[in-house]
Amino acid sequence: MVVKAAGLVIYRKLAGRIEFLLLQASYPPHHWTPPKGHVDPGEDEWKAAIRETKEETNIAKEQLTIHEDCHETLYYEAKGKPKSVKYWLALLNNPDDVSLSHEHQNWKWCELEDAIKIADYAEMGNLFRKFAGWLSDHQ
Ligand SMILES: Nc1ncnc2c1ncn2[C@H]1C[C@H](O)[C@@H](COP(=O)(O)OP(=O)(O)OP(=O)(O)O)O1
Ligand SMILES: [Mg+2]
Repeated sequence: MVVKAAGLVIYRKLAGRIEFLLLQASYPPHHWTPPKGHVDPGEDEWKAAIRETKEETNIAKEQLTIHEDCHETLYYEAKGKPKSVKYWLALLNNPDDVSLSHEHQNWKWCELEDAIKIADYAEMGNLFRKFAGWLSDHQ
């Protein structure tokens, strides 16, 4: 059985530059990912992505423009089990402050190449490239 999770790749536009939000896990391996988490029973991935974003960053749906047409699912093994994570791309309308839950110890706004480096996992890097490409096609 695949463990399902979902999240939002949040970006902001500052002085014409696009920056993606990454959060650092407060537990090993202290990896960096966009806000995301497990889909609860009775919930779909869309709802889980929005709920987890609120829980992990305190950013609510109303502060975002979620690009419903821009999404991608990653598949990898986590704690010995196959996991899927569906991400949608979302603009933070105003670059408001982020406030973290106990699950994360740090956050960072990163331009594309920095985001790819910090996220580390190859498939996550490809996802950032795809989403950045989508953005340049939709400006
Ligand atoms: N894209 C990825 N590809 C491969 N491994 C990854 C990827 N992202 C994270 N991992 C690794 C890091 C951890 O060892 C493990 C679980 O991390 P992650 O999927 O972020 O779940 P999590 O349990 O830390 O948080 P969450 O509850 O938000 O899903 O998988
Ligand atoms: Mg999480």
